[in-house]
Amino acid sequence: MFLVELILIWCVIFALWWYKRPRHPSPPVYPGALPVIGHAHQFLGDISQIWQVENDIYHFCMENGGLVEVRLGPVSVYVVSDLDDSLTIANTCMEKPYLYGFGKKMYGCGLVTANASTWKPHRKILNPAFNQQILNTFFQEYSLQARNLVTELATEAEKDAFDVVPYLKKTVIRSVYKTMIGVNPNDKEQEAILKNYAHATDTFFSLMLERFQSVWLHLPLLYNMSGLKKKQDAVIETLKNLSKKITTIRKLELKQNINSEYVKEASSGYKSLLDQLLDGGEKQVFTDEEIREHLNTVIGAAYDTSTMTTTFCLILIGSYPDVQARIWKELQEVLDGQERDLTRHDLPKLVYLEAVIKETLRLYPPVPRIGRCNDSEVQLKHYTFPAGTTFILSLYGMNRDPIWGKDANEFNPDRWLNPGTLPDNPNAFAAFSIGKRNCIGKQSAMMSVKTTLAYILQKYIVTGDIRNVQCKCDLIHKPVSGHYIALQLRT
Ligand code: HEM
Repeated sequence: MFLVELILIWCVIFALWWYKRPRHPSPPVYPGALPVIGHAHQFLGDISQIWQVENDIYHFCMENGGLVEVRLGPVSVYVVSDLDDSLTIANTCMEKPYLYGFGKKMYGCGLVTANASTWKPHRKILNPAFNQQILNTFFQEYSLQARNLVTELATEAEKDAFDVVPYLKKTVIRSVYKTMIGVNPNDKEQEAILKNYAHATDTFFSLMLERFQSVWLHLPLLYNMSGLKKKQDAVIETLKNLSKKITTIRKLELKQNINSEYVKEASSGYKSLLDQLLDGGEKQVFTDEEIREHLNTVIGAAYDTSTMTTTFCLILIGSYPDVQARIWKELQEVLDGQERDLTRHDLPKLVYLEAVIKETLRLYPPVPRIGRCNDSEVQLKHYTFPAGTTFILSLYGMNRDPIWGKDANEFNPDRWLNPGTLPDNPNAFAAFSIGKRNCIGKQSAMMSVKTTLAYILQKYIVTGDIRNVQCKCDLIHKPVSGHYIALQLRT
């Protein structure tokens, strides 16, 4: 009897403690969570439907203090768009959540998927490879590929709207391949490698998306038994063999001190990323495997992002004739009214074009969110999170934060022309991510996109209508394939 009373008293004390226990406040939960599965059911369907859900979550987050909870089955993830909390997370939670692990077998120690302890020293070594001096030597390549693109686009001029993405993809992969790997894609063998490489990269991305959508395949046990793994392994094998072939050829050339024709032709000081990493074999700091993982990562990170930025820019420019007229006027002023090739020194003078690219990236960031994880407790403005929390930083939401003003959702390139009208928080422009683990290739991306647009807009008048564009988002935010722009030759 005494024992029962003791248990009852203990239960009452426990219930009182449970009710009165100090609790951290918890963020609002995105509406529509069901018992057990949470919001998982909302992520079924095709990828344009999923983008609609994501978009709703980002807007809900912005309207509810910039931090909300989303439940994927039993796991809670926290979506963040508050600018201060985002920066705290970006700089203190340096690990990537398990979803990035889906690309680990392919990209390994590459910067996007590397663990924090590997990332730090590797990023330090790689930073100088992307400095302005090196990038200046890449301009010649961007310009050559843009000229080729303008010629190829002639077949579409004076016709109905067409899908510009395949043209841009080809241009981007060629310039990324040349500047990062340095071999000459005009060589027939290299051309074949390039084609296979681009195809395998596309396939790998779509297989990663398939795994993301098939929640049961997140479990390694089920994934390892699946047909998807077999397909993914085969693509990984292809990509690894291709990059092995490329590095072996280049290593041999460097050993024999043979500079390929292409490198001889290139502007003085030109050194591809691969050459910088191999460094003549004498001071090579990375293993061959690590070099391949870095190359594959950089190419994967540059490929779709640059293509989609240029695509959205063209659609927006085609939708706003006044914006296009101002770009044309600026081009005429900078090029002294001549139809001549651009030089590297012309680029900084294209101030309005740069404003248009930034405004496009603000409203249509190709990477609308990134993931982070913490390995120790993290204190944000209103909430504390234990180690092992998954955060999704909504770059999309940060780019449209109310700090941008009443017209945050409007396309207004002019806002970039006057520093006084820009938000005083630099993290409000997050298209290239924020904090220490931001995009290493942002300057090269801006340079290549600007060069490509300048060449196209010198030659063609673009028409489009952004209101007709339906978007989707796999790893990258993009228009659902379609015929969104038409070209007319300038006379
Ligand atoms: C407009 C085009 C681009 C956009 C919008 C973009 C955006 C981003 C974003 C948001 C991240 C953070 C990813 C994450 O944390 O999960 C990132 C990382 C990265 N980007 Fe870019 N990127 C672009 C072009 C490029 C280019 C051209 C290169 C290389 C030439 C590149 C190389 C990388 C690498 C290596 C990382 C990983 C950085 C690290 O973790 O240290 N990106 N990029």
